[in-house]
Amino acid sequence: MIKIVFASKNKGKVREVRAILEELDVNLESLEAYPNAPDVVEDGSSFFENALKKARVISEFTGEIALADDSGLEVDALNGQPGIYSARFAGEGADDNQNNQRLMELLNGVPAKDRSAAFRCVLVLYHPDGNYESFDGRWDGFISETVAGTGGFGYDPVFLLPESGRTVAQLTSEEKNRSSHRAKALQALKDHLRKRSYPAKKES
Ligand SMILES: O=c1nc[nH]c2c1ncn2[C@H]1C[C@H](O)[C@@H](COP(=O)(O)OP(=O)(O)OP(=O)(O)O)O1
Ligand SMILES: [Mg+2]
Repeated sequence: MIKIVFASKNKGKVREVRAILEELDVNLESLEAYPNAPDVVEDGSSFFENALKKARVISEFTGEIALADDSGLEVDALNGQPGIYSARFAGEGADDNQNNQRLMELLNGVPAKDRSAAFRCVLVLYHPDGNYESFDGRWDGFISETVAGTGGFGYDPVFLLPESGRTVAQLTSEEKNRSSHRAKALQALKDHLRKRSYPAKKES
């Protein structure tokens, strides 16, 4: 069984990544096991750069393999914003609700057909020897005209799936974890781990 530290402070991500990786022979530790882990400043210019930095800093701190997720929402009518700034769209320390409100305000008056958007997720798996791999996924949809649903986290209550007419926050966690940007990136990670078939180390 390999041990991987998930370098994220987002409880929603932790829940989803645990659920999706459950079937693998992986011991996924969260940062809660490392209360003194440093805060990572996300100053990269892409999802990849930020994910790489989070994974590298936590792998170097713990001496373990680390996995990081940098993700966000790209809205076409806003030229791809908020993108890498998704978590702080309504300002540093903004909560999900404030970010969603800011988005609804900026898109006020934009008709449904022009509200297309995509969730993006980039994962980096960083090894203590300095090697790393990255995986990504995207999920296309629209920004709804009203906030709806209570599931998930982040922008889920405003991300509308045209095929079902529901927001992601109106899906069950199983439904979200079958189709999301994070699920797709994690599927690529799973394929990689299986191919690489880490030796099943016998240890206590
Ligand atoms: O499935 C999702 N459903 C809804 N919203 C989502 C999703 N995935 C990412 N998002 C949003 C949340 C946050 O506004 C930003 C991620 O920011 P990002 O810096 O990657 O994560 P974070 O700061 O919450 O946790 P951490 O950096 O410790 O992993 O995109
Ligand atoms: Mg972050």
